[in-house]
Amino acid sequence: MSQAFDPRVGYDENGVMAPKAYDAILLASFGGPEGQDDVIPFLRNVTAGRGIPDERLEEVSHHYRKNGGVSPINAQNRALKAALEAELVARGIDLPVYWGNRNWAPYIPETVERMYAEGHRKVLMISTSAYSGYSSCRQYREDLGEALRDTGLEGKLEVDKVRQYFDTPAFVAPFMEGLADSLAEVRAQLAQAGNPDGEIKVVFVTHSIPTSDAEAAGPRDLVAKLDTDLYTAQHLAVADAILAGVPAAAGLEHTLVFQSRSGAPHIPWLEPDINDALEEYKEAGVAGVVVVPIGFVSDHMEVLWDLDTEAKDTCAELGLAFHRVPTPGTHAKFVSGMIDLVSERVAGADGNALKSGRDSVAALGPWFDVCRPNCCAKVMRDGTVKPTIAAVDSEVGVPSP
Ligand SMILES: CC1=C(CCC(=O)O)c2cc3nc(cc4[nH]c(cc5[nH]c(cc1n2)c(C)c5CCC(=O)O)c(CCC(=O)O)c4C)C(CCC(=O)O)=C3C
Ligand SMILES: [Fe+2]
Repeated sequence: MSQAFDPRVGYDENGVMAPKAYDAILLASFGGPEGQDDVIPFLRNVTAGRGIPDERLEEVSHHYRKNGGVSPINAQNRALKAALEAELVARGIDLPVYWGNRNWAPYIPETVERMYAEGHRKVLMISTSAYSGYSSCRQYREDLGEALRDTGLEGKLEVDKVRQYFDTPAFVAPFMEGLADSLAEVRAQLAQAGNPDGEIKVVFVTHSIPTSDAEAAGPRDLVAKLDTDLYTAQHLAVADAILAGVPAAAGLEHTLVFQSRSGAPHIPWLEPDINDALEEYKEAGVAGVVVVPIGFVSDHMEVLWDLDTEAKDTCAELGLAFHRVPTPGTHAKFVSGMIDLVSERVAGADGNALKSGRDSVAALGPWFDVCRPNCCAKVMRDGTVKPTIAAVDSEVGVPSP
């Protein structure tokens, strides 16, 4: 492919951005509470601007409350940051990693201020979210856009973002290993129960989102070619890629279901919920399930509560064997692949990217670096669309990958 970077915008006709001399990496994540006193302030941050009363927030806080008010997400991100730093050192890439969250300390605005104060001017962001969509992609870009505006750093600190990485071997490979292990585990459980040939179903699960968000995800010309919404299509592509790498799963039935629905009951979200689906599988004669949490890069509260607690309990009640595949976390292949994404973008001494090629093992990939105007946009209550990080909403249209 010819690398014709339009000098007006700095990216080519495929939405691939020209390599740049980035001087720091920003690991951007959701953030979570670290004690009982943090829980309500954290939930106020997540639901900011929607005026949800504290009593209602208390109702959705039970999973945090039961875990001492602590979400595992911050510890996971500290570990990921350390692993990314070690991988950079091992590859001789001299870039510091900063960490900033959307909803809890260290917050993104204070992190970008610190990066600027410490002399950084060109930042490459990795978010802990692999797919396209408002919550998983655009909201990160908006929060960076607002942070730069609010700190007065707009035009002074450049922040770009690595491409969404659902399709990469980095994201998919850890799930392949986990699926093979969990299948063996469920087989052993069934053998123990005297049902060694019982039917096993592979249950891929992701975060449900409002159907309106799912329908708004991605560029219109690409979405028009799909037979589902883009969010669902990307997850189905990941499921197929994982299955293709696990011979032991050949011939097993598989499915994509959803978890962690929230919000008002009258607003439609993607379905079926995992717990409803499990009941149906039981009725259809399934003996055990392997749950593959492809919606998350690490063990968030949603994984520990909605899957390891609720879905596991549902299986116990129904008499279904259950095992949950690990999330990528700090798996060596995941960490190394995140630095591959950085290496695709960072200019070396010769001006070329440190790594050529864009690894991709799932349909719909590789994703683009630069989003089309209003990609995954959500119109706010006041009728406006929020700003996103500089140079990311393109001025000229780029075609689908
Ligand atoms: C797609 C998606 C991801 C994956 C992409 C990504 O990783 O970014 C994600 C991640 C996460 N969501 C998280 C927590 C919450 N999400 C909420 C609410 C919502 N999520 C939504 C979607 C997603 N969410 C949506 C459409 C809503 C409702 C509207 C809204 O409120 O925007 C609420 C509000 C209370 C409630 O309604 O339950 C909470 C507390 C945590 C932290 C977990 C921890 O602490 O370990 C993480 C990683
Ligand atoms: Fe969420």
